[in-house]
Amino acid sequence: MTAFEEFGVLSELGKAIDEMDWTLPTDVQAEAIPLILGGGDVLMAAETGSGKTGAFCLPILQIVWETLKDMQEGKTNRIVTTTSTEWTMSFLDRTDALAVTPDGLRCQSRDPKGWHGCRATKGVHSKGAYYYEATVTDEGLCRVGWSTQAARLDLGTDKLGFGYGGTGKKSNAKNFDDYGTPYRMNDVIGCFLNLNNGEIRFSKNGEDLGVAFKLEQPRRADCYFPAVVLKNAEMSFNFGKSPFKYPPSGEFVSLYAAPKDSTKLNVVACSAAADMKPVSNAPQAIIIEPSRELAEQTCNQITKFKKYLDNPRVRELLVVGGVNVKDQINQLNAGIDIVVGTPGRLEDLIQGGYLALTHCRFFVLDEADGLLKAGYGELIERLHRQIPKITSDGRRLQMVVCSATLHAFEVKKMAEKLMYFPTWVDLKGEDAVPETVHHVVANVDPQKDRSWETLRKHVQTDAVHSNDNIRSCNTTPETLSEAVKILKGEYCVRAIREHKMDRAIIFCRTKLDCDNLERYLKSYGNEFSCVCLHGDRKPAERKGNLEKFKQSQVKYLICTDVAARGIDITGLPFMINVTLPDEKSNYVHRIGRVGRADRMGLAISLVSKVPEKVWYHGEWCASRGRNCWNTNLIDDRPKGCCIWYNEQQYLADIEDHLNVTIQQIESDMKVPSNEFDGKVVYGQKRKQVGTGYQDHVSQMAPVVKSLQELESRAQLYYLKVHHNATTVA
Ligand SMILES: Nc1ncnc2c1ncn2[C@@H]1O[C@H](COP(=O)(O)OP(=O)(O)OP(=O)(O)O)[C@@H](O)[C@H]1O
Repeated sequence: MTAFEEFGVLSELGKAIDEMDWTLPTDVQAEAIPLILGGGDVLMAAETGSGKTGAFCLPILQIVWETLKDMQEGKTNRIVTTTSTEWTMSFLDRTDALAVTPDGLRCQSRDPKGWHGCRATKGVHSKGAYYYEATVTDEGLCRVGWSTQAARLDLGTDKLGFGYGGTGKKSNAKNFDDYGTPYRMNDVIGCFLNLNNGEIRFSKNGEDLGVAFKLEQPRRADCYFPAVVLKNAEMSFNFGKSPFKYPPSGEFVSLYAAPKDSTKLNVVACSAAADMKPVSNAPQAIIIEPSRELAEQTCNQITKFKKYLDNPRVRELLVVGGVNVKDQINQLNAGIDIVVGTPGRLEDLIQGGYLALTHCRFFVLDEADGLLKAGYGELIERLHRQIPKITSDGRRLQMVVCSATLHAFEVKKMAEKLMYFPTWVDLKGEDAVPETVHHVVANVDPQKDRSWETLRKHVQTDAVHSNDNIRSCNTTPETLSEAVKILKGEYCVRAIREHKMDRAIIFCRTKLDCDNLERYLKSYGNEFSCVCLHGDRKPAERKGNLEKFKQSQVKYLICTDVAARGIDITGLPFMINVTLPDEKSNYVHRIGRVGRADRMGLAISLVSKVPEKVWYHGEWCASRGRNCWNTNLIDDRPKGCCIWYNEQQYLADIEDHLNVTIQQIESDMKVPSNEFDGKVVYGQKRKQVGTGYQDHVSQMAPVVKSLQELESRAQLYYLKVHHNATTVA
């Protein structure tokens, strides 16, 4: 049995994991896998490179496969058979935190903070007068009554729901008016609906409380369902199958006695029942990733994991932009179980009706804070709203949210809104840099280092200062800013040479900076072979370039923040930040491209001592930066496309956020001797260094022996005292 199997992972998955040389689960995997297998919502905040992808892909793959197996073996669910014929509370038309007993006649919600509701499997319409009873079976807050199919499950908070609450109030459209008397444990509430005259009334323990609501004429044609909403409470129901405690008089009959032509099925219950059969374009899991590259990487990981999962096969699909949508639609129609994609294309396919959410039971947001910061919050909520909260086989929709930097206000707000009692798997309690990442800062000070004045060959700059009077002898902010750009190109080359970097990922701030650096490095010929990855490159080129770098066909990958998150390159030893990101969490993600899976990595950030003027094309820039030469500042009139970038401030923010002082190195790029130096080879696993003592065992032996003697004396003393005490007694 592999270590993963001990955590409940299927042996078929264990075998594939073993072949990938994953002998032990990482800490985050050990915590998260059982939680997800157990059905919980999970927020996973663990360092970069700690194996979060496996932590959610493995359990999801397992549950998806088990569900497919159940379907294949024809294991249908009891829930479905009861919904269409019996009068019960619905297992499907309810909010996720409300439980319904298997007979459908008792509802319970144990959430002390929120109201959770449910409707019956059938309703009545047209004519007739109907009655059912609801009994409070546990203390808490209850509201019971009638609502239409379109009403909110939170009974009484819209025009289509009519409730009577335990506090002695009737409620409709959020109007809570005094009615009857408060009710509590063991009280029996009679619910009357008279469609002949449009009256709704209630009784308490047989005592008629009078008319509560008079339905407006147009509302009388609606179909009404018994409905309840609970807050940390429990109620049982009798629709007339058993004798009533307080039988109604006059024209009222039990719901069981309602004529067939006056009853309707709850469409939520029956559509879900019909949905039990697999639908080809309705996956069980949707995983959202912030970039195409990351989506592809996650999808590939699923493909590797499922190698031995057979009969039935699990079908995964990558859904990203920039790829022919027709192929994706064809694959969806052919049948799909897990979809991994980027937000835009996913939503296009869903809104176009090509991808159905009816069977989705896992909704995963990888790099969740990045998705929210990129403005996808509303899209995520829109998708979440469309996914049924209870799956067709009666299980809850599970949400998994993860990132190395999950401690953002937006994430917490979203989790509160969309997730159900999520468990935090949070091994450090704050955004942290793995111990395997050695990160240092090299200051770029054009006032101290004047080499830029005499350089014959240097990197082409971004032309922000093309209209400024730049002269080597002056020290205007513009000249120093231009000097920083030139020096950064030099320092980048120096860092590569000093550390003999044969593989590195190099982050620049803009696409233009990437292109300029690529040209500069290539000007050295084979010494600095490199490729670029940024948003202006065509998808096929992006994919090809990343592959070339992964396969070590080129030494350097120059990229914008599009590659900051998640990209996993085995044993990558080095990374350089040509410019610090203004978003502090992106620093953690960028440097986290090295030091992954327990291998050591060095990250060098070039940080300007003086402000640097840089491009900043916002939505006001008509061309969004293409051939834009508006070097005015964004605060100028007319508004421009430049800002002064203060890297010293960003450095301070990052240090503050991480609560560390980042080690500084000189412009020679040498990393001073410290605990890292000499003991590690970047890109390789850290050697297990011992304590450094020679003959450690023999030195410790006498101490261990005397400890053993003391322990034995203590035990004998205890036995003696204990024996004496029991003899006296
Ligand atoms: N249990 C394990 N044993 C050995 N290697 C592992 C294990 N789990 C994951 N890895 C490897 O560790 C690397 C990092 O994993 P992964 O990409 O899932 O990290 P992550 O936590 O998602 O990082 P990021 O926050 O940067 O996205 C991958 O190369 C993966 O194959």
